Amino acid sequence: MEKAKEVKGTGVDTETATDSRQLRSPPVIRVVDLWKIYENGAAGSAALRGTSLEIARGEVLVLLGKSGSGKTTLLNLLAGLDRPSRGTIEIEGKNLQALGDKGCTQLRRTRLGFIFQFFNLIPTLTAFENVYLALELAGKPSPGPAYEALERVGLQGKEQRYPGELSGGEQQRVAVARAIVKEPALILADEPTGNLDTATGLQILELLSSRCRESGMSLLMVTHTPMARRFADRVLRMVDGQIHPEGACEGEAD
Ligand SMILES: Nc1ncnc2c1ncn2[C@@H]1O[C@H](COP(=O)(O)OP(=O)(O)OP(=O)(O)O)[C@@H](O)[C@H]1O
Repeated sequence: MEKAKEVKGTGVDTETATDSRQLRSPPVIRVVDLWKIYENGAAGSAALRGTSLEIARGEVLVLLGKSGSGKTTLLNLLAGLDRPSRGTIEIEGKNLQALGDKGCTQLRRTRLGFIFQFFNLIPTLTAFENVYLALELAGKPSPGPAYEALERVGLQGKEQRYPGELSGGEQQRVAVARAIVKEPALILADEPTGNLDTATGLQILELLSSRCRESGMSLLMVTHTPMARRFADRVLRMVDGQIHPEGACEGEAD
């Protein structure tokens, strides 16, 4: 990327930003010099090695990288599920480390959405109840938005089905509805198409990226799926615990 095209301090490419408001508002997430050294890991090896990243409001970001490069470690730290060895994470200007466990849980329930490879729906709850639970945990218990979110992902008429009565693609649609219903600042998606066939995976990527853009939610999606690039504002690559713009890592492939 030519320097002139990048707005200083945002990491946002002016040619690909979907909305000029992205360039003015403060970043949804700011990560500075993040390190993670697992205590039980191999001596001298770090899973993250000085990673820095900013994500603008409404930006759709795809993070590619070989197995073991540190992608899941990064997502876990951003979600507040694990603590970095060094460095800072700010979500909407709030320093995650300063929040403590209770504060992190609250932030996770209200400002973050999650989508996983294996959907992670609660099997004993219906599609509606899975989505409603997210609202309840976010402190906004109201059935209307849960029904609306299911409709927006194309599941009207299937609200009372249990996950076991839905196809893989439909289960991932429920997971998308569950993530978007509380209108979080940021959705973290870990291999959201990893358990779906190509056509269904494409539909989910289209759905997820369009819902995020529509509602101004940011999306950080870790994937091995090259087709995810076409839905991204920015594509990054994790190499040995460091993030680089795609194209800066000659010879790297998944
Ligand atoms: N709990 C842990 N304890 C010790 N080492 C770990 C732990 N979790 C991950 N690692 C190590 O940290 C490095 C990064 O792992 P991570 O799971 O973040 O990679 P990844 O890019 O998400 O891989 P994949 O694409 O296979 O999921 C690897 O060397 C891994 O073995």
